[in-house]
Parts: sequence; structure tokens; C-alpha cells
Amino acid sequence: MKSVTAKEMYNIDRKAMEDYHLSGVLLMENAGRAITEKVLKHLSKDSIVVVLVGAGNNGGDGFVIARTLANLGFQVNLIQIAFDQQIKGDAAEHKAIYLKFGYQMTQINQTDIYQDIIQSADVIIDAMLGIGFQGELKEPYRSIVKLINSLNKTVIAVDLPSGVPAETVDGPTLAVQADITYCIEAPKPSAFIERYANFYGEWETVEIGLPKSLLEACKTDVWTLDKVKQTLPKRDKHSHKGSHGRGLVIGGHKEMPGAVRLTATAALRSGVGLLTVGSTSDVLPIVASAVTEATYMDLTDPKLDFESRIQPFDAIAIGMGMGRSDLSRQWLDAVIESDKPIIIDADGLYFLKSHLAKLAERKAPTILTPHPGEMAMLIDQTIQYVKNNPFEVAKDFAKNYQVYLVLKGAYTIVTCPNGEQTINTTGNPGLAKGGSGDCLAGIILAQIMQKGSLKSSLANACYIHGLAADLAIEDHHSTTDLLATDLINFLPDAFRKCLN
Ligand SMILES: NC(=O)C1=CN([C@@H]2O[C@H](COP(=O)(O)OP(=O)(O)OC[C@H]3O[C@@H](n4cnc5c(N)ncnc54)[C@H](O)[C@@H]3O)[C@@H](O)[C@H]2O)[C@H](O)CC1
Ligand SMILES: [K+]
Repeated sequence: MKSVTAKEMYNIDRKAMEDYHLSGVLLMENAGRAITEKVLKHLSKDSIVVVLVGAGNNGGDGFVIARTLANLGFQVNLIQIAFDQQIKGDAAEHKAIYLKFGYQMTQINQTDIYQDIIQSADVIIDAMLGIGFQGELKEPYRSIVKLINSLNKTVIAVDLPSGVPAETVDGPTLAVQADITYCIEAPKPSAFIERYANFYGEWETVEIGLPKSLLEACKTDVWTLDKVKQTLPKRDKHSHKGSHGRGLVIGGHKEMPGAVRLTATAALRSGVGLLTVGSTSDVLPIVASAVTEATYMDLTDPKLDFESRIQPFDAIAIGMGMGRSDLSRQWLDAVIESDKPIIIDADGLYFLKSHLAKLAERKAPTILTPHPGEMAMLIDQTIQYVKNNPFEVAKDFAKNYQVYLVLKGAYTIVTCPNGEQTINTTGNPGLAKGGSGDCLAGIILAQIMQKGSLKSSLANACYIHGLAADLAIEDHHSTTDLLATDLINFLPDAFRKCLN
């Protein structure tokens, strides 16, 4: 599945019409009928349906939905929230068809009874504004949105809840609070942005007959179980521990010994061939007592030649619980100078700011795993700015510094140096706890050393991390009690689901 911006959608639409001779009227008919089919699940024989129709093509979809439902015998009240002369093009064609069928409509400009009509509804269909919405909601939409949100009705949004832009816009948000949104062909980026996502309620996509090749050419993938199954490498019958990568985890200090322990255990549970933990002499015994399968490197040993000791490894994850001492800064410096694929997390990111310019010069991939707070620190912006513009922030950063960026959040976004992005949809609020990120770093370390592209390895790691948490909740955990250790305990179930 793809996530598609408004610009991409308009382009697809144009090409579908020009190159494939699919008319706009036909696409609108398809959209309206596809959504009606879904709407039927929410109706009973006696349901009163109110369809709110705006001035643009989202409103055009509304005329098709209203006609199709009325044709099926449902009681439908259509309210047109625009002057007649504002309804143009394909929407005007469908309005004419609707009226020709003899179905009634109320025009908001002509009557003040629209409030009573809306209040009489069992189900409200919001076909007011779609991807053409810009800026702040104007009247009369503002008042109608407030009215809808004050009522306890089933609200179904067409493509987007009205008032939610396809992508971030400045200014406050007033939007329809939908129970379910039927997204035309693909969810728009705002479905994954914290300030807008809740307005969608649940969301599903509907297919309206656009050429698949046009959608496939869009750059942002919503990573699904199908994708994981297609790309997650299976172990070869003749493979040996060397075939699955030799990983090094660097981190931990005496006040945070648990972080590397989680990273190491998660990496071992995620398919790493051989694993070494590098930490301080006071942390190593604590980790070693819990992680039997790893080997250890004392990074505080004065005789240690750090540069040569990191040479045999295939990839390094650094930063988890590492602290911010001069010594840990030196480890990071040496790791960045190395020609190894590296994952930089947590305290490693803290030190990274002074190294950013070096990253594009590195010979091997650099993967950064910031949460919005760390991202904000790296780009001198507020956390809110990062949360409101995650796609743009991540793309600019990944392209500028030629890194793979895993921007963590309810919908973690993986961005490649060429700007391609994937969105992760697994996971739950139980992950909002210390230790979750340490586990993710371990899963990533293991996955990037297997066969497969870096993009799919990172997207799969995020998927499996979230899936393990989801399976734990489905089993006997709750989002309140879930610990990072529990997540690791559900990695076997997550891998089994993805590999079978
Ligand atoms: N391939 C497809 O995706 C198809 C999509 N369809 C539907 O068409 C809409 C997009 O239609 P468009 O006419 O471009 O835009 P809208 O209907 O979203 O809105 C335009 C309308 O809204 C007014 N407006 C804009 N901003 C505001 C504001 N801040 N306050 C109030 N009013 C505003 C503007 O003036 C216009 O009048 C897409 O979402 C789908 O639902 C097709 O039906 C099938 C193909
Ligand atoms: K809408």
C-alpha cells in the first residue's frame, strides 16, 4: 500500500484521464460506489443518512453516494454546502444526474433547517472537503463541523475528514471527527501525523479503478505484512553463524546497564549470527549474567586498541544507555570514522550534532534512530515542529546527510538517502516506555546484516518490533503493563507470523 500526497493524487488523476482515457465522471462514479459499498455495513434498513456535500469533487463523490443509497431504498437527505454556481465540472455532472433521478436536496444558503436535518441523522456522510482543502476552515464549514462533532452520530468521511489537509498546514486544526474514513486508493500523509491522525477514526482504502502502475510509482510505502513476507530473508539450509552477521553493540554505563542488555537480547532473538557487547567494566558482568549467547569487550581496558578491535564486525549499534562521558564520545568518533555500517541511537545521537558534516562522506551506511525530541535537537527545531512535519523533516535530513533515518513515533517513518520513505503501522501505546528503543536498535542491527535491501531490512525491523508488542497485547498483556522485556519475549511469535 502507498501513502499519496495531494500533488501525487492530482497527477495520477490527470494521467488516468489523459493516458488511459478514464474520465473524471467515471472515476467519481467508481469512488462513490466503492464508498457506498463500505457504508452499507454501517446501515440498517431504517437508517436515516445525511450526506453533506461540499463545492469540489469530494462533494461530487457525495452526490454519487447519495444517489446510490437512495436507489437502494435508504432515506437520504443531501445538504449542499455551496452556491449552485460553485458546483462545477464532474461534480456538476453528478449533481445533474442526482436531480434527474428525482432525489431531493437542501441548500444550506437557502434554509436554516439544515441543523435539524443533521440532527435527525443516524449516519452522517462527510463529503464536504477532500484533498483540495487548504488553509483554515471557513464558514459555513466551521459551524457545520462544530455541530457534527457535538452530536453522537456515526460519522463516515469520504477520502479525508473535512478540515484535515492531505499534508501538514500551519495553523490550528478544526476538523470533522470521523468514526471511519474511506480513503480513495491510498491514505494521505496526514493519516500518520499525530495532530491529524485521530480525526480519521479508523481508516480503510477503497479502489476506484486507477491504473496500479501510477500508484506504484509513488515514493511512500505503508509497510504491510505482505511486504514483510515478500522481503524478510529466510535462512538458508546451509547457512552458518558467519552467514548471519557479526554484530557489535556499544553502550551502557553504570546507571543504565539495562539498555545494552535489551539491545543484545533483541539482536540475538532477531537472527544475528554472532554478537559482542562492548561496555564498561562495571556494566559487563551485569549484562553477561543475563545474555548467555553474547561475547564481551571491556571498553574501559586501558590496553584496548578500539580501532582494530572493531574491525572484524559487520555492523555496529552504538549509543544505548551509553552516557555522555568523554570516553563514550571517543567511541562514537572512532565508530563514525570506521567503514562499518552503523546504527546510532540515544546518547550516540546527542554527540552526533558536531559530526553531521562527516556523515555524507562515510563509506558505509549510517542509520540514525531518533525519537522526535532527538530529531528536534539535531535540526534545532521544536519537537512540535518535528511531529507536525515528520515526512518533510525526515526527507530533508536523510538527503542532506545521506543517512537512513528511522524517525520513531506511533507511525515510525524510515527514510532512505534518496528520499524514499516507508511508514510503519504496527505497535501500540505500550511501547511508549524506556527500553522499547533499545530493543528496536537490536532488531535493526540483526536485520541489516541479513540479505535484503537496507530499506526493507529497516522497515521489517520496525514492523516486527511493533508486531511483537501487538501480539503481547493480544495475548495477556495490556498497553499499561507491557515492558520491553515482554516485547522481546514475543519476538518469536512475531517472526513466526512474518516468516510463515
Ligand atoms: N483520483 C482521485 O483521487 C479522485 C478524487 N475524487 C475526489 O475529489 C476530491 C478532490 O477534489 P477537489 O475538487 O480537488 O477538492 P475538494 O473537493 O477537496 O475541495 C475543493 C473545494 O473546497 C474549497 N476549499 C478549499 N479550502 C477551503 C477552506 N479552507 N475552507 C472552506 N472551503 C475550502 C475550495 O474552494 C473548493 O471549492 C478528492 O478528495 C476525492 O474525494 C474524485 O471524485 C474521483 C477521483
Ligand atoms: K471529506
